[in-house]
Order: sequence, then C-alpha cells, then structure tokens
Amino acid sequence: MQVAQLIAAHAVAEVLAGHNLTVSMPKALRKVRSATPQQQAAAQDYSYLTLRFYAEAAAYLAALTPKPVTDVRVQALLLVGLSQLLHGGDDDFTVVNQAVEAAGKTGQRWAKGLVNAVLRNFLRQRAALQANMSKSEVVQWNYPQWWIDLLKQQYPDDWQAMLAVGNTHPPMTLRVNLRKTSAEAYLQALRDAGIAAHHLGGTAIQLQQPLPVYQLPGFEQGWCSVQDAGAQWAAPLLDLEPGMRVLDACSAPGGKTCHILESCEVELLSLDAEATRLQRVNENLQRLDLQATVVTGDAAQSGWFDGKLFDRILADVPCSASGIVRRHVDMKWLRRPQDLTTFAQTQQQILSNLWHMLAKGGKLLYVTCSVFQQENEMQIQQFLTSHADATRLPVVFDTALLPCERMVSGQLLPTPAHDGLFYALLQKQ
Ligand SMILES: C[S@@+](CC[C@H](N)C(=O)[O-])C[C@H]1O[C@@H](n2cnc3c(N)ncnc32)[C@H](O)[C@@H]1O
Repeated sequence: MQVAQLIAAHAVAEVLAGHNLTVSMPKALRKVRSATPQQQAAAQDYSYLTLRFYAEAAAYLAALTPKPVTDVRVQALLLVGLSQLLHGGDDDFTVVNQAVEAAGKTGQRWAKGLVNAVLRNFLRQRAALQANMSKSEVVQWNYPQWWIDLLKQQYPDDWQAMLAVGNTHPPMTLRVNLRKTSAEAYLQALRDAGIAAHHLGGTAIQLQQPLPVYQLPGFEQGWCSVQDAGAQWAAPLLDLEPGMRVLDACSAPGGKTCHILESCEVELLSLDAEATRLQRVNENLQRLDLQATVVTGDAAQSGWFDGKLFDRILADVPCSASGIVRRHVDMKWLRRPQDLTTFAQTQQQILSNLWHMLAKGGKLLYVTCSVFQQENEMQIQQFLTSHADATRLPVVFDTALLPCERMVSGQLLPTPAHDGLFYALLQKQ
C-alpha cells in the first residue's frame, strides 16, 4: 500500500498548507492515476487517520528529528506512517517498509534513509518516547487549544466526551425513503444482501460498517439515501402539511430537501448559493423521483424571491462544521477562532433576510452542524432581541422516532449514534 501512503501524503501536505481535504484528496488521487480502487480507499483512510491524530503524530515527529523536515511531502509521509503506527491496524513492519518504498517516489534521494530511520527509531524507542511525550492538551486530544478551551467553557460536563467522539470513525446511517419502502422491509433487504445493520428508529438505519453506496440494495432506485440520524430531525420538526409552500434556503447537496419531499406533498423551492453544489441536489431529486424548483441564489439577499411568502423555511446555514468534525477531520486544523465571528455575521444576515419571506403563523427552522454557541444559542438570542414578531417554539425530539442521546435546548451533542447539530424553531406572529 505504498501507493496509498504516497497519495495520503500528498493530501495531508495540501491540508497542512491550508486547503480543504475535499479539494486536496481528489487532487492527490489525480497525481497517481494508476492507483486501484482499494489503494484509493486506503489513501482516504490514511489521510483521515493522520489528520485525526495530527497533533500527536507531529509531536512524535518533532521528538524523533533533531531538525524539522523541510520537504513538506516527506514530512507528510512521516506523519502518515507515524499515525498508522500509533493508531492504525496494520502490521508495524509492513507500515515501515511501505513508507520507505513510498519515500523513494518523492523524488528526494535522501528521503528513503530518513523515513526508514525515523520510523524504525519510533518502533525501537516507543515506550521511552511515550513516557516523555508532551502532556499538553493539544497532543492529548488532537484539537487546537482554542477549540478545547471553547468546549470546556461552553460544555463543562460534556467537553471530554465531545472531543473523544470527534476522533472516532463516523457511522454510516441511511434514511429510508418511505415513498418507496419501509424501514422494516429495507432492513430485511440489507440482511438478504448480507449487510449488518440496525434500525435506529423512524427512517434511520445504521450500518455496522460503512459501504460504497452502489453496494446498497435499491440505492439507484431511490429506496434510501445516506444521511446522519441527527440530520433526519429537520423534516419532522418542520411540522409540514400537504400543499404548503416551503423554502430550503441552503439546500445543497439536498439531503434535507429530499427528506422534506419524501415526508409530505409540498411545493418546495431548493435554494443554494453554489450552482455546482446544486447539481447534487438535482441528481438526488432525480434518483429519488422527487420534484422541486431548484434555484441558485444568495439566502442573505432577495434578488431570487418572487414575493410569495413561505409557510415553512429551513435555514441550514453555513457554519464551522464543529459538530461533524469526525466526518471533516481537516476542519480541526483549518478553522481559526475568528472564523466563528465571520460565520455568525453571515448566519445573522441569512436569518434576518429569510424572516421577511415567512408568512404570518409560518415557522422557520434554523439549523447548524456546529456545537459552538456563537453560531447557535447566542445567534438565536440576538435574533429574538431584534425581532419582536418572532416566538421561539420548543424543539421537541420524539425519541420514539429517532435517537437523541444528548440534547441541551435544541443542541444535539455528538454521540456515536448521531452528529452534533443545533435546531431552533421560530414562529412569526
Ligand atoms: C450545511 S450545508 C447544507 C446542507 C443541506 N441542507 C443538506 O441537508 O444536504 C450549507 C449550504 O449552504 C450553502 N450556502 C452558503 N452560503 C449561502 C448563502 N449565502 N445563500 C445560500 N446558500 C448558501 C452552501 O453552498 C452549502 O451548500
């Protein structure tokens, strides 16, 4: 798997240079076009592993190299190898041998010798290195200090569990399309296909192991979609009735748009600022055999609005993604504390603009996949002080329908069963 390590090193180096993994991974894969699907999948796994445990791997690398490694690709390859030795399931010597082979392909003659020496020294000195390893919280938890401090302050009872769950493999959860099948029938179809899964409740089924979607029974026929259980709360909370005019204001790739349409016969406008991301909405609508009006537009502006008020608005606003960090491991290292202020401003602009488009008596559901209160509770408090015609309704999660293991006033805390999302329901007087 030296090819996989090499691709992972390309991707990790790009992230450490400030680029998103969603852009860096395809770019890294294009550099090694001969990689098999298995090597590509392994490269993805190694990149995630390295970014999940980056602070720890970087601390070991610093302890093992008297001078910093200046070549970014060789440095990234060492981080990949160390992460595999620390937290991967592969045999130690296979990891080292493959990393040495991969180093030979970096174009640096000295790289093979250095990678060999560093990784073998790690294996030899592991116990002593571990004993002397930094006890800093950054190394212990593998998050930046500002992130740890903010969670400590905002969740004094839960911060450790939240950090720990963010470092685990995310579950793969499906939403069964009740227009085509039932949860019981789909569970049986999975069993018949030899796929282990269990019913979380309502439309949510969790797989024991993640799988490529083409292996899922009836995926192309629209029997199911991939959607975290926490995200499956949006459609039920909207309290939909047939014939309602509904806006999904930040809709791409269309998970919640499609869930709304699977749940109820409504007239839906699916808006997003990014035209390329809206292609995914169209693909999902087509696969699931659903209809919506899909429009490119800025939810913080009104140019796209035809003046007909909406009965329901879903505002699944752009955010830090801190509640889904186990799915977007690069975010821990790419986000900066000041980003929260920028997101909060955009979120407030979107919320205020959409409020004018809501009919009297109508409901707006504000959603983020963040756990930071600047984007969540504080945002809603600020909105309520400046909008006297807004009433906050309680967010009631019906746990007979779906799991909601830890919830604090609309804030779903991330758990093994679901991601961390925030929900606030506002009604116009
Ligand atoms: C959290 S994602 C939405 C996920 C989607 N609701 C789903 O369930 O699949 C946020 C989306 O907001 C879009 N976005 C960001 N700024 C926007 C704006 N000003 N107006 C409309 N959409 C925006 C992004 O392109 C992104 O697709």
